[in-house]
Amino acid sequence: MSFETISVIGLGYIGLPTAAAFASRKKKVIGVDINQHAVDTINRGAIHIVEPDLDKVVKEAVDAGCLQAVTKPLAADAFLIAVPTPFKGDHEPDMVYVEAAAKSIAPVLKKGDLVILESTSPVGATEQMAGWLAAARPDLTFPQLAGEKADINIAYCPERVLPGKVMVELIQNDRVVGGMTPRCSDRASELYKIFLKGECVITNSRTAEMCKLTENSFRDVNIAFANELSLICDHQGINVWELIRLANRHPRVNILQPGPGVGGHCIAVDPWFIVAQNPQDARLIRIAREVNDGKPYWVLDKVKSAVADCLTATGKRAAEIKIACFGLAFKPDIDDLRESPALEITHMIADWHAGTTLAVEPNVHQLPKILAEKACLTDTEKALVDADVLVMLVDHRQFKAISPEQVKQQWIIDTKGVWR
Ligand SMILES: NC(=O)C1=CN([C@@H]2O[C@H](COP(=O)(O)OP(=O)(O)OC[C@H]3O[C@@H](n4cnc5c(N)ncnc54)[C@H](O)[C@@H]3O)[C@@H](O)[C@H]2O)C=CC1
Ligand SMILES: CC(=O)N[C@@H]1[C@@H](OP(=O)(O)OP(=O)(O)OC[C@H]2O[C@@H](n3ccc(=O)[nH]c3=O)[C@H](O)[C@@H]2O)O[C@H](C(=O)O)[C@@H](O)[C@@H]1O
Repeated sequence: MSFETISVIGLGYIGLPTAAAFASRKKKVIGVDINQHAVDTINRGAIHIVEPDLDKVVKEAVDAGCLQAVTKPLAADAFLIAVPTPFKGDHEPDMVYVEAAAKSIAPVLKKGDLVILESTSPVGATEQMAGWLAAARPDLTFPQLAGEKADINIAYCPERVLPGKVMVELIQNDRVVGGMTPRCSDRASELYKIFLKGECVITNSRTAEMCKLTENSFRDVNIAFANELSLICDHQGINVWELIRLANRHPRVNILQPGPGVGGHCIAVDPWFIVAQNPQDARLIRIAREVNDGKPYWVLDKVKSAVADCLTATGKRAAEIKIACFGLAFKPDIDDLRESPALEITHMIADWHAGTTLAVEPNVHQLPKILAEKACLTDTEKALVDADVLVMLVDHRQFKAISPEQVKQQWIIDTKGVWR
């Protein structure tokens, strides 16, 4: 049975590009979001998030009448759920958005529909979602009991696109397709092949859920290794950037780059889903999270030591010292400040420092609220002239372009090796 109408629940960084991709293939797409501003923006053919090339695809889709946004689900042949899955409490997965989204589509489900969960979720979440749907619609059969004969097919298909490259990777990446039954997998693959050029790799829903968590945990553990090296090298007077460059000359060594911590709401979040379900066994994954979450405090201590040295050497009072923090975004060359360690460090410095804290962030034009009263947004040139202490936090390309001659300060904490 073909998919004439496709509904995407959650029109954020993942849902909106996905909706646009189906609409660009002339499918009728109903985007659903509880955020009225997002819905209104999209229906004007505009976008409310930053992602290269997305604006063009959304405008064309809306102008062609292939994409409409609403706040409440309407009937469709397939439903893709891409709502947030943060953690709560002591790093427990928070499925409240997924539950609300599932219960919102239940009334409009009909025999033959396909439901796909895309949100990064703990193992077993798809079965849990199927339970919510079955409880809401006892008149329909679901794969957990009816198997291949179920009225409704359900699959888990995680998203692995890289922010900033979404419109390319959404089409090119291979897709893990985890059906609750083989028939569910087949139907989900058929849906994605409407736009997918990568391969659909079939598995079951639990393996697909774990695959997403595994991908991001692998990256987090490897970043933690690099961050731990940076602490060790600082203690032993070794240039960690040179060390990693040399070690990576080995044909089978690929050490990632140290940083001020790990940001974004995925790499810093998803490994905790594995730890929460496997507290005894997931020791390395947990310790890696602790290493990465501890890095901002190590950076703050370095800044405090540098300021103490600066006070002694210059005879200035603390209130006269200017600290310049370079970068607020969670990774280079983007404007996303979500869960950014650079923002966290700048905030901690501004809270602690008696003098002026300058923030340099080429991708934002005003400071986020938590910094607005505590720091001053300035540009690179002014910061290099005015500051006594420099803190390099994000290796934006603008900062890599700073020539060594422009950096006159004696007190530099460089967490990204830009001024290595
Ligand atoms: N942002 C990324 O690069 C990636 C995100 N993911 C995962 O995709 C999922 C979504 O992430 P993002 O798109 O970044 O989140 P987001 O926060 O950008 O977008 C989620 C959207 O869902 C809406 N929403 C929440 N509850 C809803 C409901 N009941 N009905 C309709 N809409 C609802 C929100 O208003 C928001 O617009 C998460 O599980 C995330 O871990 C996976 C890979 C990459
Ligand atoms: C395994 C993997 O690479 N996952 C990707 C990741 O995207 P995200 O933008 O969060 O990625 P990232 O480049 O790993 O950055 C995460 C954080 O880690 C830091 N980071 C990254 C690499 C490195 O060598 N050192 C380092 O400190 C970054 O500065 C950033 O603060 O998480 C995405 C997600 O799940 O949202 C996922 O779709 C992407 O494919």
